[in-house]
Amino acid sequence: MDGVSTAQPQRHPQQTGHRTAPVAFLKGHGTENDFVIVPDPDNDLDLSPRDVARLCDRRAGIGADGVLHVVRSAAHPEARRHADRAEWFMDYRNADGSVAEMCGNGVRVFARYLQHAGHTGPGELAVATRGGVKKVHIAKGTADDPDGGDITVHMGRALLPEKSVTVTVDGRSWPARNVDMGNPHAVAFVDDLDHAGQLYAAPAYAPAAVYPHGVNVEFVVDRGDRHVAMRVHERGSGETRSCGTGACAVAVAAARRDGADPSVTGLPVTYTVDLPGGRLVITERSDGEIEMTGPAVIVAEGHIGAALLVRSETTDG
Ligand SMILES: N[C@@H](CCC[C@H](N)C(=O)O)C(=O)O
Repeated sequence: MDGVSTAQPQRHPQQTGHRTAPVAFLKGHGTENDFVIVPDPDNDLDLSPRDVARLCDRRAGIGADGVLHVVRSAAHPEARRHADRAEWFMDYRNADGSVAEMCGNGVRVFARYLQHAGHTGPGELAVATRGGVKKVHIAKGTADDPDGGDITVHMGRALLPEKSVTVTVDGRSWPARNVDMGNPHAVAFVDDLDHAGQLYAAPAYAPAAVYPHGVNVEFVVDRGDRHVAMRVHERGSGETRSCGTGACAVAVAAARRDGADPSVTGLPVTYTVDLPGGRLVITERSDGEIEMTGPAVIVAEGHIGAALLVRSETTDG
C-alpha cells in the first residue's frame, strides 16, 4: 500500500444502536463487477465489516461484489495526505467486509458516480485509493447517452516478483504467475476455462507464504492475437464476472509469456481481455504504466433500509 495510515475513524455516538436518518446508496457495475455505492462526503458513517457484508448479501441485502464508500480525501484518515491531489477517496471494501488496496472496476464506477452526481464531467480527474492516487479519463458520451462514455484508469505499474506459485482446483494444478497490481494476483494459463470448475471455494495455492494476505486467482485462455479470456476468483468476494486489476495482471502475464516487455522494446502492448461480464482493453506503455479502458454504469439509487445498518456494540466491529 502507498504509505497509507491504518488509523480507524472514531465511532460517533449516534452511530451506535439504530441509525435514524436514511442512508442513500446507488448501485453500479463495470463489466458486471457490481458495487453498492455509499456517498458519505464527510465520512460520517462508520461502515463496519459486518455492515458491508450485509449490504453485499445478494439475498438479505442489496447485493454486490463490494462497496464503494465515497468520502472526501480530506475527511478520511487514510487519504488525508492525498487531499491536495485528489478531492475524493475510494474507500473500497470486498463483499465479506475486508479491505483491499485497489479495485480497477471500482475506480471506473466511482468516477461514473462522481459524474452522475455532478461532481465532475467528462475529462480528467484524480481519485485517491489505498493503492495511491489514480488518474482517470471519462470519455464524452453520445447525445443519447451522455453518461455512457468509456472510462480509462491509469493503474500504475505491475510488479512481477519471481516467485513460483501453483494454484489447484478440484485436484488439478497449474503453475501461476505472481503479479502485484497494488493487490495480489496469481495468473494461471489453462487449456479450458471450465477446468477451473465451479469456483464456489477459493482455489488452493502454494507456497502459502507468497500471499500472506490471500490472493485473487485468474484462469486464462487464448482467444487470438493479443486477445485472451479469463475467469477470476476474487479474494473476499468469490467468483465475480469481472476484475479490473485481474485483467491488468492477466494482460501483463500474457505479454511476458508472449515475449513482449514494453520497457525493453520501447513499444506499447495492448491486450483485449474478455470476462464473463464484458470486455476490457489493457495497454502497457513503454514507461510501464498500465491503462485500463471499459464501461461503467449506474443502474439504481435509493435508501438503505434501517435494518441493514442496525448494529450491536457486542457483535459489530
Ligand atoms: N474487483 C476488483 C478487485 C477488488 C479487490 C480484490 N478482491 C482484492 O481483495 O484484492 C477489480 O476490479 O480490480
